[in-house]
Amino acid sequence: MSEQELKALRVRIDSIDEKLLELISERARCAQEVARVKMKELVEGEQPVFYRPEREAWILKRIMERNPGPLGNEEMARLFREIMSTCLALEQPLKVAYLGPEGTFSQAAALKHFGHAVISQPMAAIDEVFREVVAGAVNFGVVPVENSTEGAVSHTLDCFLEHDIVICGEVELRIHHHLLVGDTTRTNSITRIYSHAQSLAQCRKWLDAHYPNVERVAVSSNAEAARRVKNEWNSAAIAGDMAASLYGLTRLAEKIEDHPDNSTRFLVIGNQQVPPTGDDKTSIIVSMSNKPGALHELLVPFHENGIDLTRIETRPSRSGKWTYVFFIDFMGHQQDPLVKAVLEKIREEAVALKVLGSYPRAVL
Ligand SMILES: O=C(O)C(=O)C[C@]1(C(=O)O)C=C[C@@H](O)C=C1
Repeated sequence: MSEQELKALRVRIDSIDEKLLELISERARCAQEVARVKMKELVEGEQPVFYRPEREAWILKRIMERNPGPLGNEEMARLFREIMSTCLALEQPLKVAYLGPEGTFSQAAALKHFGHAVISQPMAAIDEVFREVVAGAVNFGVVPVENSTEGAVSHTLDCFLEHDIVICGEVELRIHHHLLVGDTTRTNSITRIYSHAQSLAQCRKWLDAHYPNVERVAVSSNAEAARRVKNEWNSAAIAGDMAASLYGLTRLAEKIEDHPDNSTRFLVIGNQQVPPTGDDKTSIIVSMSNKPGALHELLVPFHENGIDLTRIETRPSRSGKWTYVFFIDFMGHQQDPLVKAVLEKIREEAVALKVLGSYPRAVL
């Protein structure tokens, strides 16, 4: 390409950027107006609701449907995700708690869902994420709930039994693990590999094949594994991209997870109910009496009303009341007439029913 052509294209890019700049600023001013209207319409004692997950899901879906290319739908939606995130920060800077430390997949999930304009706050344990949300110290929390290879995160499920909290959204994150080393690591003398127990399990076959005699040490998070490697010449860590860049580590081997479609589902927890979008999920906890056929009885209303179950999990109960506890996710919103009918039927049969929330299905 000649210098002349390049110059002309750059002039065009500059002029497009100017238009983008004006349009993005106009959008941001609009968001400020939205905030003003929301404040104006408050009745006494009411708190304004700035973050509207149902509206965000609708916008992102529409962008993906109308995307003319050549950028892919996900890439385009990610750009709009960030524009909305910064617009929302003008209305209200959101505080979001996640399972820390910095660099964990939970943080990556929080930023994927809310965009980078939120204030993300690392917590030492899943239970702390719940407590911060309940106490109102943060607006939302992001907690892992299931992994496609390793199954349910039982600690998160137990927290739902203990806390009164609303599920406001879900995030799906593809989990890629890398074997990471520091500048001073002697790669031929690795005697120890650190990672979170779940990640070690997700890379079990790869480790058996490549590092059969190396000690595997489970630590509290992948980011903690990456942090330790920084100071030890004989160890490596299994962790993801965020932890690698946070601690300046190099990838000795990439994407070492045993299942290439390894992904983790996270839930967004908060204190606000989310209106329907037309493409929603609902999560409930049900306890049935300890009698034969109880699970069958519980599932029949879903089948009869043609409602798709997306997940069912059983946990031991914590009290006499919660004899058998089932965590159930299904398609639909609690305001849909069919879902209402199912919930009423279950309420009649169950020892207890707790609706954890209805929320838009993950868009990104
Ligand atoms: O539509 C609203 O209620 C807004 O506040 C605007 C906006 C946006 O930028 O489009 C910002 C934040 C909300 O979470 C949803 C949408």
